[in-house]
Amino acid sequence: MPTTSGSVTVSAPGKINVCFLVGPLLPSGYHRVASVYQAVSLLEHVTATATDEPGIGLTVEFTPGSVLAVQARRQLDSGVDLLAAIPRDATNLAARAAALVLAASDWDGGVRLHLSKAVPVAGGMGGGSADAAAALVACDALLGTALGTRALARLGEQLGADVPFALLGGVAVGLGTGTELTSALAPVPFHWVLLTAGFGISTPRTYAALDEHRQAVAGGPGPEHIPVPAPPAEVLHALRAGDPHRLAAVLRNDLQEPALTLAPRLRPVLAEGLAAGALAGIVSGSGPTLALLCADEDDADAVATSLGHRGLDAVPVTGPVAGAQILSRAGT
Ligand SMILES: C[C@](O)(CO)[C@H](O)COP(=O)(O)OP(=O)(O)OC[C@H]1O[C@@H](n2ccc(N)nc2=O)[C@H](O)[C@@H]1O
Ligand SMILES: Nc1ncnc2c1ncn2[C@@H]1O[C@H](COP(=O)(O)OP(=O)(O)OP(=O)(O)O)[C@@H](O)[C@H]1O
Repeated sequence: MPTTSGSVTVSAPGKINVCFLVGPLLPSGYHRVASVYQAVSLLEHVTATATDEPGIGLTVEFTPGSVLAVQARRQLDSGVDLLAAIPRDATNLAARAAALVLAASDWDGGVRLHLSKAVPVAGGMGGGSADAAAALVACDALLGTALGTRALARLGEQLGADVPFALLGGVAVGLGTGTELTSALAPVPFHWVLLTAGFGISTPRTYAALDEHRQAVAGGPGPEHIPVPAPPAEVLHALRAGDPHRLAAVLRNDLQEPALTLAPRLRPVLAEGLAAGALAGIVSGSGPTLALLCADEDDADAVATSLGHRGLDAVPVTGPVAGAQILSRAGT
């Protein structure tokens, strides 16, 4: 039975890829990858409310107090509206998610979504994917479709490569295009400092820069002929052991060099992060957010404070955290 009133609020996490290996370019334009995802404590919130009018409405804010809200206010002062970069129409990933659940329901009204965003926009942390995951779970609960985790993950795959992981959370290996997930053990929290940039990088552009580089390497195999990657066992061992020093030694992201080539101003920032006392640093996904791995919580706080004093937007986070979670229901 569809619910005709009420609302459901769901959180979903941003992610970093502690290991991201990019394999062959496929005819679809996607790449086969081996990803080790970790969900971190920077959360998106989506509230879905049933409406009598059909269709999907959408409003967006940056979560008050989040680094995203602080950056947005600063940029607004210089005439740049970060919030305007987020589509409000049917192309928003959360709206597309809601449309998929609505189509599977027998509710003939609509849904209004409110997004409260804390994950950097086009930051390489899967913020839009987290919105999509949260919207899938919220609409499923609101409309009584009871699709179940596997069916929701299949819908998520249609929306983006990172969406199934935002549903699952924790730590997981992602194969195929990143959507074939297997949870991995990481019983002890890791402490990171995120350095968020005030700009975004397009994910397809970063992949294309990697392919162009591979194409240009004389005698190299070319992007279509790169071997299919597998995640290194040492990464999974370090996660299972809860050992940040071991993990620091094996962080790897094949999209890092392309992202740093597209945004060279990140190179000195990464060096500054390391000099501030992080064990290691990596570009998150397709960038430009940088993730600095620290030895423990105290070190992460000290690194974040030190980098903050130098004018960088530094946020301590922990991971792994849970995937999409229902936080509250009202009137359902
Ligand atoms: C960089 C990562 O964030 C790492 O987790 C993901 O691979 C990208 O995930 P995403 O943004 O959810 O990706 P999608 O929205 O599905 O795809 C955006 C674009 O990224 C490229 N893409 C994405 C995933 C993949 N395995 N190969 C790709 O080449 C394609 O050009 C695609 O058109
Ligand atoms: N809900 C959404 N939030 C943010 N951007 C969205 C959303 N829906 C669609 N978009 C579009 O998608 C683009 C990428 O957004 P997103 O914040 O998900 O990037 P990302 O975190 O770098 O992605 P990924 O790490 O998954 O590659 C934005 O520039 C915007 O045009």
